[in-house]
Amino acid sequence: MENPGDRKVMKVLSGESVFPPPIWLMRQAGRYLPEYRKTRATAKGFLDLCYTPDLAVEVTLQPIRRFGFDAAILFSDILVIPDALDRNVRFVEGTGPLMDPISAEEIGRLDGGGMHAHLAPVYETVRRLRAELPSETTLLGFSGAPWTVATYMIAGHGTPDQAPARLFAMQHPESFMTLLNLLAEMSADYLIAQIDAGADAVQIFDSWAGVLSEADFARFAIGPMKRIVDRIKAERPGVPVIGFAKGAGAMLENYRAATGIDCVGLDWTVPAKLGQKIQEGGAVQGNLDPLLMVAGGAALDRGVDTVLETLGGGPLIFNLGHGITPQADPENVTRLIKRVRSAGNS
Ligand SMILES: Cc1c2[nH]c(c1CCC(=O)O)Cc1[nH]c(c(CCC(=O)O)c1C)Cc1[nH]c(c(CCC(=O)O)c1C)Cc1[nH]c(c(C)c1CCC(=O)O)C2
Repeated sequence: MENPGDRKVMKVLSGESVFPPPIWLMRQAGRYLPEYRKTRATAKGFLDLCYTPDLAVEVTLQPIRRFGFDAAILFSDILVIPDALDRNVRFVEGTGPLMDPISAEEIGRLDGGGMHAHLAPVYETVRRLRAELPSETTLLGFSGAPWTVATYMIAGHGTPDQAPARLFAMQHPESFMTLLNLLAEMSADYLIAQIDAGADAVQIFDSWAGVLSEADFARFAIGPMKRIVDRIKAERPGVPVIGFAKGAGAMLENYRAATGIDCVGLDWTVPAKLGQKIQEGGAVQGNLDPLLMVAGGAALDRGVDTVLETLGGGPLIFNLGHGITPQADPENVTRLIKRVRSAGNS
């Protein structure tokens, strides 16, 4: 029988402390898994993988079957929103994502009206996933945060410091806010549609929050995030939201209160004391250095123990501090899960 009450990730998201903590890994479906590479090779391209429910369901389930994670994350990408806006999004092997860089004039002409039709296969994937997943496994939907998605739309590709988007925001402040507001409304619509299709909770990835000044973090990261969370809380009350503002450092202290999110994602650079302070307000998620999944061995064990000692006393969803990398060894994931799940048994 379906008993969503058994979903440990949901318990933590409601503020309960569960020990050993539930665990999943950001980017848990991906190139470090041979079965992913095999399925990926059958798709015409990466977006084709995202928009073919048979394939997207399969790659979402692969890490659940292999490792028994406590949560599955929908297989898709944050850049399906610019794709739905006709920005000519491509994923080029070895180069990362590319799209047509947007101008201030073009921002005024963007039209998100076709989004739900374009993303219907993603909603179908969510529906099938909820039906196929074990009842104790939480299903997470996700989107990118407006700032992070905008950095790709403005540069047309990934950059190390997001200089193109920061400069654009200085030179075209009104167009830039128009873009962030549009992305916030579309992201809210997109996440609500994922919730209606069966997502139990959603995560919003602000992977490039760490390059912003304090004033810009308030305007470009917190403002749009709050706008999305306000809509979810008003329109789908009770559905938890995880916010992950990578690299935001001391600005994370106020992030939960300022945005209304239920759980604060912590990257691996967040100091223990700050993490604990944030956890006084509710759930946190993180924050093992993802490179430990390449290194393995005693270094991995020590890293796991440190996260558990630091954050294991409160509401914690064990995760990495950012996505797992293609170089990771699946054996190290097995070792990680075993160590987390046997914690407290000695
Ligand atoms: C910034 C960002 C993107 N995408 C995402 C983010 C935020 C998280 C983060 O910071 O890592 C989020 C994302 N991307 C993907 C997922 C799927 C679900 C999961 O986590 O398992 C999720 C949640 C699949 C993917 N998205 C991508 C892949 C690899 C593409 C392939 O298989 O060829 C996967 C599995 C491609 C992608 N997509 C993106 C980039 C920069 C790249 C290229 C870099 C890379 O290759 O890792 C944009």
